[in-house]
Amino acid sequence: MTEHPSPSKLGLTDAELAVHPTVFANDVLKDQVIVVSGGAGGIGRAIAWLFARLGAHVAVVGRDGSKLDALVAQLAERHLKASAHVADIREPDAVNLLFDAIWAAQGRVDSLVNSAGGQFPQPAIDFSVKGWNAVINTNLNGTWYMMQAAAQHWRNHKHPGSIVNIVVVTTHGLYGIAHTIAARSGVIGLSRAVAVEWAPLNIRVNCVAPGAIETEGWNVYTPEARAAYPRSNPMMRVGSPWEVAEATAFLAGPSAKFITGETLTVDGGGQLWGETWTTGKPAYFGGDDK
Ligand SMILES: CCCCCCC/C=C/C(=O)SCCNC(=O)CCNC(=O)[C@H](O)C(C)(C)COP(=O)(O)OP(=O)(O)OC[C@H]1O[C@@H](n2cnc3c(N)ncnc32)[C@H](O)[C@@H]1OP(=O)(O)O
Ligand SMILES: NC(=O)C1=CN([C@@H]2O[C@H](COP(=O)(O)OP(=O)(O)OC[C@H]3O[C@@H](n4cnc5c(N)ncnc54)[C@H](OP(=O)(O)O)[C@@H]3O)[C@@H](O)[C@H]2O)C=CC1
Repeated sequence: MTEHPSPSKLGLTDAELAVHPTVFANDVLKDQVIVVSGGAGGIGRAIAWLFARLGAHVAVVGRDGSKLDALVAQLAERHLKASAHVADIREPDAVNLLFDAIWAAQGRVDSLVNSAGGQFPQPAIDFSVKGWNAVINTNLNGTWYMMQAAAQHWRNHKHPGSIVNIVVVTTHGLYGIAHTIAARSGVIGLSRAVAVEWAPLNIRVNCVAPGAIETEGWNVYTPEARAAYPRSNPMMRVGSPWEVAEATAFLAGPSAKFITGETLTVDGGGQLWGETWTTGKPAYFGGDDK
């Protein structure tokens, strides 16, 4: 994967997340257990911090155990509850074992947040089969394996649950990321379908669609593309992972107990006005790129 590291840090540090003001009351998620895939990434990390600060035990999931362990250590330093779980969401057997392990250790799971995901910017006409499959497997299949395993465990334990899938805004052509638009449209459709099927099991399923949210994940975009992201919405700024975390807490927790099958867009109004060019603005559209 091509990386374009930023000379300055992208997103929020653990020290900032530990003290960031929140609109939520302390202990609103007291004693709950929340599984966060991609929990050591930019948005997932903010979700982990917020949910832990609200009283939950957060089980953070990813492929890189050292990143997860470092996050859990930071949370533990502030007397917040968390555990690290290495799993590739693209492996259904590993995903089932993950939920077995969390249920065995914690005795319950209340919510699942699927924040693991990503893509690379490339014109769709040039996608390789391997690149296409990498994005579909991660964002659609991996998310589904997590959703299904969570629901099966809730059904077996006769326990209510809620799922929040972090997706992408799919309502307009986000140039250069057609593979992810395909995968995330699938996740949104799937979420609406199982919101109905799983309502009898007392399981709610919702999505959060972020706009341009500054995180380390942005290293896959060029500095020029990143510099233009504030123009993707009428607020003329990028979003913070904390803003996505608070939207996620709203949907995951009791504040949204009558909401299911919904997608909450957190993009500063980008669906109404703005331009997003992940691979540069082509001359055809008035830009410099040939
Ligand atoms: C209004 C909204 C504005 C929004 C703007 C931005 C929108 C979204 C932003 C974000 O989501 S940022 C945060 C998300 N994080 C990431 O995207 C992280 C970076 N991405 C990835 O890690 C990958 O894309 C992945 C698919 C998630 C990784 O999967 P995997 O580890 O299996 O992939 P790789 O082994 O790296 O690659 C597999 C395969 O894919 C092709 N490929 C990968 N990178 C590129 C690239 N830069 N260009 C072209 N093709 C690429 C390639 O075929 C790879 O195979 P090999 O060639 O390496 O054999
Ligand atoms: N930042 C943004 O502007 C936007 C982000 N989004 C979406 O929000 C979600 C979170 O984004 P963000 O936090 O910025 O991205 P990051 O790249 O910072 O974090 C993504 C995390 O997903 C984990 N991950 C990726 N693949 C797998 C896998 N196969 N199995 C397990 N874990 C995996 C990675 O952890 P590890 O390497 O340890 O596996 C990584 O920590 C993503 O789906 C992203 O596409 C949507 C719109 C905009």
